[in-house]
Amino acid sequence: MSNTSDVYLKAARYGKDLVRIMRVYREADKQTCTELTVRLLLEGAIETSYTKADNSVVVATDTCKNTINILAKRSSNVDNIEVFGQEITAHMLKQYTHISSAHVDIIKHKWSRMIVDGKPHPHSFVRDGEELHTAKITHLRAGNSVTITSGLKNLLVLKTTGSAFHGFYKDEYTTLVETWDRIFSTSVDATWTYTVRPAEKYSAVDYPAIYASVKQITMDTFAKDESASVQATLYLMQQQILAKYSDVAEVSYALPNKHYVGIDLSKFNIDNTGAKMEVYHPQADPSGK
Ligand SMILES: O=c1[nH]c(=O)c2[nH]c(=O)[nH]c2[nH]1
Repeated sequence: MSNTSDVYLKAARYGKDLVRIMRVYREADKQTCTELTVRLLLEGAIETSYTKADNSVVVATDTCKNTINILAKRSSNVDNIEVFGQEITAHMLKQYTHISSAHVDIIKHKWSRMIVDGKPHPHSFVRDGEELHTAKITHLRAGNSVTITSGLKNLLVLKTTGSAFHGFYKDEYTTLVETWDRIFSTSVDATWTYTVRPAEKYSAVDYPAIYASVKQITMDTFAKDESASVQATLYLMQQQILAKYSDVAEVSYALPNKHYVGIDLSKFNIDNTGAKMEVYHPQADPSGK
């Protein structure tokens, strides 16, 4: 058994998770809204709260939640989540000098303006897709440096042709039949990290435009590529993003291969194979990854 004197605190981080906000901006002729889920975690000279039950160093997580709400009220554009996240981290570092880094994760839920009578409605919105825009902001007091990772999650796509998978490694464990034409479906989970820099230099980046462009590049490439594999298609997406945006230092994609398997109808003397494959079973699991 180890002696308690051998035990030490290696790292500590705490804060508030699942802070939910709906922010409405009212103009004379139209209103806008943004729904967010926010996590704010702090690091710094907080060890004694763990090791000595010393709460004097603890900014209550309830205070973290209040701060997010107040900053959402003060912010002129919470919809730009990469910037709003920095407003939160910058505030925490300024307000609490014993805090050395602030970590914010924001999920933006989708609300799109409704089209009513052929026109954008001034104050009604619809959830027209499950995809999420995410932002992770890591703000260090040292060097006032900020790392921002944006994300696009849960974008569900499917194509009924233009996807093959053959030439793969075969041995006595292989049963998969090569295919030159299959359904390709995936739920896109992409993240991209901006070049690290001092906080004030970040306001120059057009985050909403890059998010929209990543989504468009993802869909264009998915639709147009004669896919040899999920691996090859996602690499094409990444190359284009890195080529287009010098502010983006790194791109990561996770694409589950949501398998659709042709149903065997041969017992009924019905050909549902090869070019005649028209009825599939969407498989819940497993999925390639
Ligand atoms: O695009 C694919 N990549 C794989 O690695 C793989 N493995 C598999 O069984 N099917 C597929 N499809």
